[in-house]
Amino acid sequence: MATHPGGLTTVAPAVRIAELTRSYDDRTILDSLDLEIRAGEFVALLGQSGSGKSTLLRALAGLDGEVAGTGLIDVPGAVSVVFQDSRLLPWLRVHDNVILGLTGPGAAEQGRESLAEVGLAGRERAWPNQLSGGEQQRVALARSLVREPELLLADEPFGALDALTRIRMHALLRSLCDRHRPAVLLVTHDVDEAIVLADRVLVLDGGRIAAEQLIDVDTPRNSADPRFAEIRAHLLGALGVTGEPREPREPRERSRD
Ligand SMILES: Nc1ncnc2c1ncn2[C@@H]1O[C@H](COP(=O)(O)OP(=O)(O)OP(=O)(O)O)[C@@H](O)[C@H]1O
Repeated sequence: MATHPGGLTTVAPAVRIAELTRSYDDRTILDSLDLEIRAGEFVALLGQSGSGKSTLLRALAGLDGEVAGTGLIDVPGAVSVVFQDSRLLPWLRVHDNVILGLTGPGAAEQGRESLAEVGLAGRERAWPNQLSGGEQQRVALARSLVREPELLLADEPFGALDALTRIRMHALLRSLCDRHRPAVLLVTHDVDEAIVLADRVLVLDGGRIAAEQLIDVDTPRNSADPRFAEIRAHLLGALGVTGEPREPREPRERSRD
């Protein structure tokens, strides 16, 4: 057991990254980065464009075999990934996309249950191109969670959706995560999305976790809540956008409220 900076008691982390470095050509993108995510914890990752968010996510997903780098990545369990586009196979029906690669006699039923969980009961035999963008992302979530991953990685999963669909998807993702309890790392550009969904928000800058914010806003989270607005201003400041100016700091120092 260990004590989290915010005072939470933690069990062994589901994810441990230590001194992770990744470079493209001579450019260092991730620079001796350290990060732990607890089992069942929902972490959102913000950072300016090009700061290396997707590079970190790909490293965790084991999808960066060609990239030069060093460091430790310890994820003991299964990992699932959801991207901005659903990446469904167009020649497979929705249900077959969900259970692709699953074995065992219960797979078909698990696939049906998983589709029902994301609100798509009855659409099992549809083809991906017969679904809306939001429905396709629901299938992608079903496909990820049917595997009961220890770690769910999500790279801008709602980035291509309209504002109303995004709000519905936020509620769906949060309820799915409350039920399945994977550790989550959500990459997003949307500060409000991060505050609505996450237990903790990180800001990636200079190749490291430059700021860390526990989200102590009452649920259901409302952007009109003064604490919500305070955290938003702090995160925007950490991103160098507006609000609080970024304070000069040593690269390894983290801001903690
Ligand atoms: N395959 C590659 N070859 C060379 N450089 C790359 C490659 N992939 C990414 N980069 C560079 O690494 C840096 C980090 O990219 P990455 O996609 O991780 O950033 P990001 O924070 O996810 O950006 P965005 O928010 O714009 O999606 C960028 O400068 C990018 O140009």
